[in-house]
Amino acid sequence: MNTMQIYDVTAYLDDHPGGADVLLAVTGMDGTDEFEDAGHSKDAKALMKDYFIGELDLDEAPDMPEMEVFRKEQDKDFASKLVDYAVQYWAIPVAAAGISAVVAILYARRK
Ligand code: HEM
Repeated sequence: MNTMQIYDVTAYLDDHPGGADVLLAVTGMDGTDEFEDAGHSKDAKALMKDYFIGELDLDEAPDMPEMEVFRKEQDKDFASKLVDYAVQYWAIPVAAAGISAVVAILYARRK
């Protein structure tokens, strides 16, 4: 039977000597090559059973859809939103100062 072993390493992320990033990079994917490339010790392979959650029958299972990263960190237009807010905060005091100046000039001229 053509199978694939599934591991849930969520609880191991902080403890993995190779770091959480490499584990997250293969989330939802076949990480066999990456695991083998890291040259894991016998101890590491023995530890895997703690995180084993099941086996996938590749002959029966539908094709695994690739997981998609649909949002990376902040919104793309985060910077422009920040600029918009900055403009708002500037616009009101600047307008108030402008109006005061006009009123002051008119008041001064009246005398
Ligand atoms: C349940 C799954 C895993 C377990 C229990 C595990 C465990 C370990 C352990 C114990 C080490 C320390 C070195 C050793 O004893 O070999 C290690 C290192 C490492 N692991 Fe994993 N690992 C797992 C999955 C993965 C995966 C999927 C990747 C890659 C995508 C990976 C990449 C690495 C890397 C790059 C190192 C560092 C090697 C070094 O600096 O020498 N590991 N891992």
